[in-house]
Amino acid sequence: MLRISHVTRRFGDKVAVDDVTLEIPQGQMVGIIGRSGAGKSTLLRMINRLNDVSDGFIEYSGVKVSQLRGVELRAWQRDCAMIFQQFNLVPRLDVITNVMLGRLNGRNPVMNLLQLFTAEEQFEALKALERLDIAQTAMQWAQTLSGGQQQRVAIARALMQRPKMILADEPIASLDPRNAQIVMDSLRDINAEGITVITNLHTLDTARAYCERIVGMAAGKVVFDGTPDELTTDVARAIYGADGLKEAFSEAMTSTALAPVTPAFLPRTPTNAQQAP
Ligand SMILES: Nc1ncnc2c1ncn2[C@@H]1O[C@H](COP(=O)(O)OP(=O)(O)OP(=O)(O)O)[C@@H](O)[C@H]1O
Repeated sequence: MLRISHVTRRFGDKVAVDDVTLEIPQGQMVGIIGRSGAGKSTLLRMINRLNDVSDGFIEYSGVKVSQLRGVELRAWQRDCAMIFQQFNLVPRLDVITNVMLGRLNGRNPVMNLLQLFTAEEQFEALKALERLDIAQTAMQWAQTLSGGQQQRVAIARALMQRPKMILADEPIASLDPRNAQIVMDSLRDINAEGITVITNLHTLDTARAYCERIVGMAAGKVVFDGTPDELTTDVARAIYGADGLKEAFSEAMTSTALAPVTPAFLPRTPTNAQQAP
């Protein structure tokens, strides 16, 4: 269970996240939606500790992760892998090395310096690439791949961390619909294995199609927390505002209007999570 308790984050006078409280059971797939500047990225970054909280705390399985330091903090950052809109790969490194970099945090620093990876690590990286259907790109420089392929490499790198949770910050915002769908399908499949996925999404349709729980943010606050069915037009208006609502829907009609390849969303309890495709 991830507990976010009365968390606030200020940047100077600006309150980016304002007294947010959420409890996210292990294995949930959660979409966070809201207008630009609503505080979605800051919330994810505080979970992973790329940003610290100003007030409140974040707890995972009883451990206050918002207060961790040193080795324990690095272990937590390994447990909650993060993927970004811009993929954040090393462009002039081959794909398989990029994936193996996911294992760096927690390895012998000397091995890191020499960039030596064990046979087991190489095998695991290849398996992760195979799983994302891009093993054939293993020896290419990352920068030669399409955006969709690069995001899949980033997901493979995240899997190398053997995470308990994947935090995805607008993972499909730079992708065409086909690649966006492949990436969202991959996240959904990973989630079906019991890994919590929390993803920021710009558009309603994608959140509705893939997430069993949707959290709506506006001006740093959680203004909605419910199922796709509960996300009515009135609620969407509260999240996006009247102007933003139009934008949210029109965007959904263009770049990221998606439907999952396999039947939409399956409500996940610990039991059916294991049965999900
Ligand atoms: N490092 C920072 N320094 C100052 N202000 C920041 C910083 N990071 C975020 N903010 C501000 O906090 C608010 C929330 O930003 P955040 O990036 O979390 O929103 P968002 O919902 O993720 O938006 P987007 O969808 O555009 O990424 C914004 O007003 C932003 O300008």
